[in-house]
Amino acid sequence: MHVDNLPVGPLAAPPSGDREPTGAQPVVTARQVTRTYGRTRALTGVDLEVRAGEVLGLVGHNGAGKSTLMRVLAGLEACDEGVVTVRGQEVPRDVRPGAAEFRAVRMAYQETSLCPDLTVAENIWISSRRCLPRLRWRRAASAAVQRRLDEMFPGHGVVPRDRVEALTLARRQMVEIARASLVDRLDLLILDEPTESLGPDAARSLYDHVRTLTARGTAVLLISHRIREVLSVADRVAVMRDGAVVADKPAAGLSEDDVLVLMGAEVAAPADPGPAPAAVPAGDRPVIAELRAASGHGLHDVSVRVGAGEVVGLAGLAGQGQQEVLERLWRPVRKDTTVLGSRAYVPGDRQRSGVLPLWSVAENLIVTAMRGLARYGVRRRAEEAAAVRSWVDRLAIRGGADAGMTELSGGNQQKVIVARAFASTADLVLLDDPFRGVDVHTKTDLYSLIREEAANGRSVVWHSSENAEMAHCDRVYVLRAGRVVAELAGEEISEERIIAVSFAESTEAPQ
Ligand SMILES: Nc1ncnc2c1ncn2[C@@H]1O[C@H](COP(=O)(O)OP(=O)(O)OP(=O)(O)O)[C@@H](O)[C@H]1O
Repeated sequence: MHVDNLPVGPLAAPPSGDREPTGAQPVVTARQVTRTYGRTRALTGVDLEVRAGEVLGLVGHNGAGKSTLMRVLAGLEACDEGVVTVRGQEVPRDVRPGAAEFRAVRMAYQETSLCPDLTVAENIWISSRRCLPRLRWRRAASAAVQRRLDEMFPGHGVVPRDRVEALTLARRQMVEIARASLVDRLDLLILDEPTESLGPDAARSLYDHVRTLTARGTAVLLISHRIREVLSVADRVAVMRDGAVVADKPAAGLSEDDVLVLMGAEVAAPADPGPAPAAVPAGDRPVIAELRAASGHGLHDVSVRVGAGEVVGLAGLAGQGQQEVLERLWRPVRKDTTVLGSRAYVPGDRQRSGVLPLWSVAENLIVTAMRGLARYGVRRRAEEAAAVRSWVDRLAIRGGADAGMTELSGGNQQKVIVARAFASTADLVLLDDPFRGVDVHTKTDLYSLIREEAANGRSVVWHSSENAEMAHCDRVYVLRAGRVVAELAGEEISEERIIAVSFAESTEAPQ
């Protein structure tokens, strides 16, 4: 069956005679599955069943083994022990990636799997060529991805001939998800943290589409650290801890706290932002960074001021100029920007500009602090090692200091990049949505870390796509279409207020 020949809607629907009866047949199962990498036991004996037509939510801390399990269930990696079955058939352990048994199991990855140098259509051809014609494949791939993106993410703004490299993170994520679902038969769609880089509208559209898929009998496995989101979408929730599934329950009747406790929380409400920071009047702080009436590159007359020891938030819908403000503060080359002191930057796109993939965790972590720790220009290895140890412990970076950076789970890589910025002596730390993919408990620790660092005099400018996080800031600028549309301080900062201001006078929701 060719993608090109299919009507817009049911591109990935199983042929009607081939549909799963509604009776929730298992599509994929894992029994006592183990997987070890060197000394790391990533999976320690997993039992899991994914049934036709359901959304199964999978939650667990960073490094719990979720992505590893997904790679095994999608046939991308063999397990060491245990049994995987697909549609009731046991799959031999030596099957190669992409084997026929797993063709109807597709995965949208947490770190997008797209080739940056190729266009969107070319990427689609690579991963979905089995259901595209060989002749005029470029046109067919373009049409297929365009249709799928239109269905999944109305107003997505992606053009099939765009090079992936030139797309925003959100758009790359959309293409990644569309890519995964472009196949002639889809029994199981695995979504690994699909909404971490998407705006709220795109996330809503995605979940609408998920419902359409499950109504046709496709199973969807959703991994996310956004527990509320999982509970609102999933029929069932499985909880992973230390490489095993420790709970598997219907989502109905579970609360966010229940799930956090199942994940191993010691406290029932770790997402509580804690007491609102004391709003020190902005005028009382010496200004260490300032943007004055900045225009150009998507900004219109934007003024932003950062005081010493202040945590300043940049909020609003995604892509409204927050990254441009951070960029100006990071590279203050224009006359409209003043920054006193040194800076550190946590980029939003860790794969593109955060992770040094050939280096170890220790090297990635210490690279910016190294100079400050050196004496007379000579590196002090013992001090560096002590600093690395303390950050690895403090942020519970699973994998340890000597691991290669790419051996870490996504959330643990993110923790290293955040630690890198705070381990430095920078006076101003710029954070671009820094906690993407980080589990709830670590996030809570990181919020405290930001407040502690500010109390010690460090300034932070923090863009977050999660409005609730802005409650940890002293002041928040809300941006819309490259303009500051509100400045909130102290008690005025609330999720509701930010949302109201973000949407006021505008119903547009750029991705
Ligand atoms: N290729 C690899 N080489 C070595 N260790 C690995 C590899 N892939 C995963 N691991 C280790 O296996 C464990 C589980 O990682 P996995 O990525 O499955 O976790 P996760 O639950 O998906 O985490 P996150 O929420 O951060 O994405 C981690 O300790 C990780 O460091």
